[in-house]
Amino acid sequence: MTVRVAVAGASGYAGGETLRLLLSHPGVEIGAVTAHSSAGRTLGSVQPQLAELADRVLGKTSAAALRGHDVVFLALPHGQSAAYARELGSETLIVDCGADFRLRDPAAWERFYGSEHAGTWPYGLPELPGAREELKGSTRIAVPGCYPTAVTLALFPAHAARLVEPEVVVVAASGTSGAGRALESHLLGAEVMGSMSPYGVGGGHRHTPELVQNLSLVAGERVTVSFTPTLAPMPRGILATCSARLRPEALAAGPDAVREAYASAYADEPFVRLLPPGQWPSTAAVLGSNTVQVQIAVDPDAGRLVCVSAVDNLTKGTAGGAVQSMNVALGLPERLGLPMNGVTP
Ligand SMILES: NC(=O)C1=CN([C@@H]2O[C@H](COP(=O)(O)OP(=O)(O)OC[C@H]3O[C@@H](n4cnc5c(N)ncnc54)[C@H](OP(=O)(O)O)[C@@H]3O)[C@@H](O)[C@H]2O)C=CC1
Ligand SMILES: CC(=O)N[C@@H](CCC(=O)OP(=O)(O)O)C(=O)O
Repeated sequence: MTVRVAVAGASGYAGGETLRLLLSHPGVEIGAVTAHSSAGRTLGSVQPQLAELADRVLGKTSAAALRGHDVVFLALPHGQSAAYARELGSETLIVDCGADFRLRDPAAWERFYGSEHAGTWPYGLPELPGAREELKGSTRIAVPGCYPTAVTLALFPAHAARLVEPEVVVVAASGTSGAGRALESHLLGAEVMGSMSPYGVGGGHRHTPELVQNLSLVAGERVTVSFTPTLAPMPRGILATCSARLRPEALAAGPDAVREAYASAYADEPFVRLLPPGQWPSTAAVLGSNTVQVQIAVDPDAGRLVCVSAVDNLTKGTAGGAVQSMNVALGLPERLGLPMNGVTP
């Protein structure tokens, strides 16, 4: 089976990474590639890494250009997806890399995004309990945010097994590509390289409600999340450090019982690698791959579980998660087109 795929937002970081992965996917034929201000330019002039598509000319993103494909990936700024989704029938699988359809709670959407809620689609994190069943056969997929992918996979086994209290603290560092291509290059050079700084501090980041949603669903109770993102001087990667107080019985059971909960949650997951004890995740090790590295430690003095994860924000954190979810939705082998090995050094 070959599916014909269109990518809207092909000139951006998420769209470019989606194309890179799709070019290695044996079940895919690439149809329309569209953009906004770059329409009319060749793909090679804006995505020089995509040698196989260098001569393709970017079309203007429109429903007409996207119609007639089996699958459409939307890698557009927030708020742009709903209009295209309305115009594409349910025979087309739409995989939205943006945030528009991730949240279930309209009030949370309005508070953090400041616009009307467009709706909720099946959530493209196949590793979450029940997610594969929901994604299979679906024609709409909301790809998670990059931080929520990293943090949810670091923490959910602990909540699912009720090892920790429902109050989580997360500090995560992201490479600058997380901000999209629009980030001014002079800011990148002068203010980001050679420095690290937080943003969205104090519960203000829009991924906070997504994290609360994911962890609360798994925990079966409301989980609060104190989330502090930081910008790191590197192009790609997220390193998320998460901690929560262990419930007394989990603390008494000891670190081996905690590790067992993670080992069993991830035993059959192709893209999540629980590292051997003592080895810690690094962004370099997952660069360009769809793999998530996870490690945990029990801090007995603080009574806390510390969970660390690393993902490539553009691969598992966006485009890889999108392609993985497409595979699940279409009933294809889940690993198709998805690298498991990184490119370090
Ligand atoms: N970067 C990341 O790590 C992640 C990104 N995402 C999501 O993916 C989506 C794309 O992000 P990213 O690739 O980083 O962003 P970029 O800024 O790199 O790319 C944005 C893309 O959208 C196009 N575009 C801009 N304005 C419009 C418009 N008004 N109508 C239609 N198309 C438009 C741009 O076209 P042109 O360049 O031709 O103007 C470009 O192709 C966003 O929703 C983002 O939140 C999700 C997870 C992680
Ligand atoms: C470093 C950086 O700026 N990262 C982005 C998150 C990127 C992401 O996941 O995007 P969406 O939720 O927008 O799809 C941010 O903090 O806004």
